Amino acid sequence: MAYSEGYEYHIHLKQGDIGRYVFLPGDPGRCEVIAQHFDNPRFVASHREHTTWAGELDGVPVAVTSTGMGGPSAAIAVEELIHVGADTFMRVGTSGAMQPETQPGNIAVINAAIRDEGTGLHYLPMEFPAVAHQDLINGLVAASSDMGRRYHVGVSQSKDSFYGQHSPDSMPVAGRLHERWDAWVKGGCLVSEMECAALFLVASTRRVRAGGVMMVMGHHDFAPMTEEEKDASQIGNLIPVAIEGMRRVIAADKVAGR
Ligand SMILES: O=P(O)(O)O[C@H]1O[C@H](CO)[C@@H](O)[C@H]1O
Ligand SMILES: O=c1cc[nH]c(=O)[nH]1
Repeated sequence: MAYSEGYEYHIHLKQGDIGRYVFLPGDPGRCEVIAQHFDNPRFVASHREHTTWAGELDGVPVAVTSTGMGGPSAAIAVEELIHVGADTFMRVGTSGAMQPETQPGNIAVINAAIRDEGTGLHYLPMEFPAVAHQDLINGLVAASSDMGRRYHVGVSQSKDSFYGQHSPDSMPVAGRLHERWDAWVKGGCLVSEMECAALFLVASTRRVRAGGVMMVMGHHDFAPMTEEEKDASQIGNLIPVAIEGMRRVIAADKVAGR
C-alpha cells in the first residue's frame, strides 16, 4: 500500500529511488558494505530493519535493501520494493551447513527452499514449491565458477526459529525438530537460513525474479569452526560473487532485450 506522500510504509522508499535490481541481505549493517561495490554508492533511506543504498553496476541502477531476519519482514520488504519498481532480487546471506561437503567458506547457490516457515502460507498452499528464478541461478553459478570459488547448487531450509536449529533440545517440540532436520539432511538440503522461502513465494506470486546466494558457516554436525574457517566464512568473502552474479543477470537481460 502506497501512502499519500508516495513513500512505502516500512521501507520509506518512493518511485524513482531505486532501479529494478536489488540485493537483499538480512543485516542492515551489510548494506553499506555491499554498496561499496557499486559505482556512485549513496545512502537512500533507513526505517525499522530496512536500510537502502543505491548505485550503479555497468551503468545500470542497482540497490541493496536489508530484509531483517525471517519471512515476515522479508516479505514486507519485497512487496514494497516491487511497488517502487524493483523486479529482480538476490538474497545475500549467511547460512548453517547441513551436509558434510558444505564446508565453512563454501558458497551455496539456492535453487529452492524448504517451506519450514509461516509467511509463505499467507501467499500459497504448502503444495506450491518455493523456487528460485533460473536467471538468478544461472548468473550466480557462472560467477561462482568463473571466480574459482567452491560452490554448491541446491536447497536451503528456511525456518522461523534460529534457536530451533541451534538448541533443538531446549524446545518442548525437540522430537519433531530432530525428526524433520534429519529428513531435510537425508533429502540433501545444503544449508539452513531463514528468508529464501518467503522471498521465492512472494516473487512467484508477484511475477518477479528472485534467487539467493549464501555463505556457508559452521559444520553439518555442529562442530566448532577453527579460526581459519571463521575467516573463510566472513560474509565479505561472498559479496564479490553476489556482485558478479548480478552483473551476469544484467548482461543477460541486455542481450535478451528484457
Ligand atoms: O545473514 P542473514 O542474511 O541475516 O541470514 C541469516 O542470518 C540470520 C540468523 O542469524 C537470519 O536472517 C538467517 O537467514
Ligand atoms: O546456522 C545458521 C547460520 C546463519 N543463519 C541461520 O539461520 N543459521
